[in-house]
Amino acid sequence: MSKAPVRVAVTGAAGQIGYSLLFRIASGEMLGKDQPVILQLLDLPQAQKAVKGVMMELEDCAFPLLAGMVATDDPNVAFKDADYCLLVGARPRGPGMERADLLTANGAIFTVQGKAIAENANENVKVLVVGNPCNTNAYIAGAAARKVGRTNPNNYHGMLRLDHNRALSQLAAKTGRPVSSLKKMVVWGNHSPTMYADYRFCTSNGDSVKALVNDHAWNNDVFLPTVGKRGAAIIDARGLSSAASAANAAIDHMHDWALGSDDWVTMGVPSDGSYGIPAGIVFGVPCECKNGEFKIIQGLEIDEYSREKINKTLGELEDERAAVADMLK
Ligand SMILES: NC(=O)c1ccc[n+]([C@@H]2O[C@H](COP(=O)([O-])OP(=O)(O)OC[C@H]3O[C@@H](n4cnc5c(N)ncnc54)[C@H](O)[C@@H]3O)[C@@H](O)[C@H]2O)c1
Ligand SMILES: O=C(O)C[C@H](O)C(=O)O
Repeated sequence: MSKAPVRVAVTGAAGQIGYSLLFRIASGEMLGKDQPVILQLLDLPQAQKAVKGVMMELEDCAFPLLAGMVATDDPNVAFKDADYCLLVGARPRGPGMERADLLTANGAIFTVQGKAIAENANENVKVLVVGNPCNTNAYIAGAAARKVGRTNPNNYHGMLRLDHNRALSQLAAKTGRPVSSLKKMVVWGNHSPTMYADYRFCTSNGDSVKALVNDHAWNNDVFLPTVGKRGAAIIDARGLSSAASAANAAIDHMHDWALGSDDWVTMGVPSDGSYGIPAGIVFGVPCECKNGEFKIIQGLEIDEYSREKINKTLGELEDERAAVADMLK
């Protein structure tokens, strides 16, 4: 007996991340090789022809799991009965910009879309905000949804998984250990250069990664800035912001949330008040996923160095929250 299709809404379907994302969703990489999907694609009116082109290519792949497609510029149509929403549609930054510079332009997108999701999607919808600045945009979408009710405000996430994956690859290179051996990594806070990639709990085949590295100067002066500024480094190298690696991270986030994680994963979730993070702030924290639910790993020791790093990225998110307060009235 094959499974009934689930509805996956993707915004920014005509964009570069969308182009790296949609084919992998349709092939089963996000929700499993036994889960049929219906893609509900949202983009701006002027991008609808380009969306149709992407749909033509999706058709031409003859994906067995692709049970249907909808293209629209209407959020109410895009999010109708959606089980999963990937909110990618937003302006990317260019060289010399910080992600927070996008807040005014992109923030307004997420009040509209958070409301539309809450009014139209499945009550158990899982929402991942990729559009930057993704933490505060997820906060905006969740706040708009909370006004409507129906959906779970804790299910409006910001994507920190690209940072998590970047940290793992940097540690694999430093230690010479396979990236698959690295467990218990976390990137705390904001998807910005203030993020705190915390390797204190990370292990490789039972060995402490911190002990394998044994170099706090490398951690502070190389590892943290390399991970924190990787987005800008890619823009400098490509002339465009990351796309395939971002799509991969979105696949990872939703896959693990839907099907379970076998390790800690970093998710940008509304804080439950733990670790001194004010409730509601969308903050990168270590999570485990099981049976379609995520759970914040509790009780981790936060030493003085880590508290300073966490406070810095928290302060930035509190400033961003204050900057959008009028948007949420
Ligand atoms: N969180 C992360 O780790 C991460 C990683 C990479 C990129 N990003 C962000 O993802 C976003 C998209 O990046 P991209 O490279 O795909 O950009 P892009 O410019 O290639 O594509 C953006 C797409 O979104 C569409 N769009 C704009 N406003 C929309 C709206 N209101 N509704 C629906 N669609 C809309 C555009 O028409 C375009 O097709 C950017 O904000 C970028 O900064 C985040
Ligand atoms: O850096 C950017 O603007 C794109 C994205 O957030 C990234 O981290 O690659």
